[in-house]
Amino acid sequence: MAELLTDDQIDLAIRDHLPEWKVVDKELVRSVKKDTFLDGIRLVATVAQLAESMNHHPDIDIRWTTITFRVSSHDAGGITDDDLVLARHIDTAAG
Ligand SMILES: C[C@H](O)[C@H](O)[C@H]1CNC2=NC(N)=NC(=O)C2=N1
Repeated sequence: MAELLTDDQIDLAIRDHLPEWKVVDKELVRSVKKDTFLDGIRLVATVAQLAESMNHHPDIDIRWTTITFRVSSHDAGGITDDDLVLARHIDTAAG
């Protein structure tokens, strides 16, 4: 199981690599606004494939054209490197 990151490590990672994300209740959170509902669903499908390949899965909230991703390491009870990697993949998929 990946090690929990410190608040400073997380803040630096967000500052340097994940500016679209914020920390809420020990989770990385980002919302993505797409042009259409189906564009959002396609994004969810792409992220689902990535998550399955990593065996590391985000919580996903779908509200019309806004998709919100919440990423944390449930087994570790907080944010680990696995979450930073998944967040970067989500950013790439989101365009
Ligand atoms: C058994 C399975 O490998 C684990 O439950 C995986 C599945 N996907 C996961 N996803 C996330 N975000 N955190 C986990 O701890 C986790 N654990």
